[in-house]
Amino acid sequence: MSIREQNQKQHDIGPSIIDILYEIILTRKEEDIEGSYTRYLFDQGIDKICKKVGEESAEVIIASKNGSPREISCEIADLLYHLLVLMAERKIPAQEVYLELAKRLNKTLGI
Ligand SMILES: N=c1c2ncn([C@@H]3O[C@H](COP(=O)(O)OP(=O)(O)OP(=O)(O)O)[C@@H](O)[C@H]3O)c2ncn1[C@@H]1O[C@H](COP(=O)(O)O)[C@@H](O)[C@H]1O
Repeated sequence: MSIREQNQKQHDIGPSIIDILYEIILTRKEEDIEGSYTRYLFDQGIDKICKKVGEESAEVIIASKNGSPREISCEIADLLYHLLVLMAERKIPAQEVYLELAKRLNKTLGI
């Protein structure tokens, strides 16, 4: 099955999962929830969050060269999560990133 067909099949758990996860991350920023890893990252601050983004990026690269598709997907999920924590820490609305992607897409489509 092609990646496009797999995406179509799994449409129910599509990009909206990013919005849901981002909402949870924003909630963690406001509330002190015991045992929350997200909260731990916010408490540690921007340097720690940037370090995690760097580490997770490196893990995506390593998995991409040697790992199975499943391992690569897991590392990408880790990276996306940490990028969302970074966005929340720097107060970047998800819409701003979507808008930037849409602008670029529009250029490609000639809109
Ligand atoms: N998607 C994630 C997610 N992806 C990765 N991680 C955590 O990221 C960490 C990365 O693992 P590492 O081994 O690199 O780091 P570590 O050694 O555990 O920690 P460090 O000391 O290096 O910071 C793991 O502890 C993972 O649990 C995540 N933690 C939380 N989420 C989501 O965030 C939601 C809120 O989570 P909590 O804040 O924990 O309630 C959860 O429901 C999940 O949906």
